Amino acid sequence: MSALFRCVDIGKQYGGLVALQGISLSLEVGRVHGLIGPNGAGKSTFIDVVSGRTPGTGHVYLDDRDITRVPLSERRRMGVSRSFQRTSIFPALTIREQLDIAAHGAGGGHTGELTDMLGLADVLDARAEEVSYGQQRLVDLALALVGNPRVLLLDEPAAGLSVAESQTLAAHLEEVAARWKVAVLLVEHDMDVVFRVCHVLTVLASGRWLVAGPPDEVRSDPAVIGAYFGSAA
Ligand SMILES: Nc1ncnc2c1ncn2[C@@H]1O[C@H](COP(=O)(O)OP(=O)(O)OP(=O)(O)O)[C@@H](O)[C@H]1O
Repeated sequence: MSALFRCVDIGKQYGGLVALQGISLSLEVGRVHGLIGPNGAGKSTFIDVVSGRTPGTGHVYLDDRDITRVPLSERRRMGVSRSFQRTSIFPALTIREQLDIAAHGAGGGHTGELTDMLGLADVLDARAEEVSYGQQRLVDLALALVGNPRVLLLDEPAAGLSVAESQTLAAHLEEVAARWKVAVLLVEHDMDVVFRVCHVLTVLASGRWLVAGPPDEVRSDPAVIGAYFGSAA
């Protein structure tokens, strides 16, 4: 399968701090690529750089087209979408209003099928602050999916969810990738979600590439165990 979204030699420095160095990975249609690593490994920074939110070094390709210099808003219209670690919804607006705003920013798109799939149809006219936190995170996912993106960059979508809510989210992610043919990058600390939905993992530690491969191989890699528990790597 050929890569839809390729990130090559991505780097980022904040003053004297090397937050990311030489990170490359590719996303394929219908597949979920997990990006994991301990706190401060550079995972959010990676999404910030490759989504166009933060300047960095390296190259980003969509369909083999170099989009490194394409601004964030234009990347969104080209089908590269992202979510944030903290919910980015507006508490006082209804969910329908927020989806309409997102649809405008994404260059249009129907939201009906999306809200049906995510089980949000019944709460469309509720203000975001009136629905549960789990539903708010699903609204975040819905906002990122408006306009049928081809590439979805998710920053800890399961953060703060209960076990049951995380399972619901994981099921939705599997469906989004498989049925909607989206290439997904998933940054996530919840390993139940990671190992359930990811086809391949890349592990970072202190801004460096540590290992990549199928989840079962990565799980037992001594360098990964060391990075998480501090005994090696
Ligand atoms: N705006 C910034 N200015 C300065 N340093 C930053 C900034 N954003 C991130 N960093 C630093 O860059 C490094 C990588 O941070 P980043 O948030 O990307 O890690 P992360 O892997 O997403 O961590 P977490 O799992 O805790 O969310 C950290 O040392 C962090 O303190």
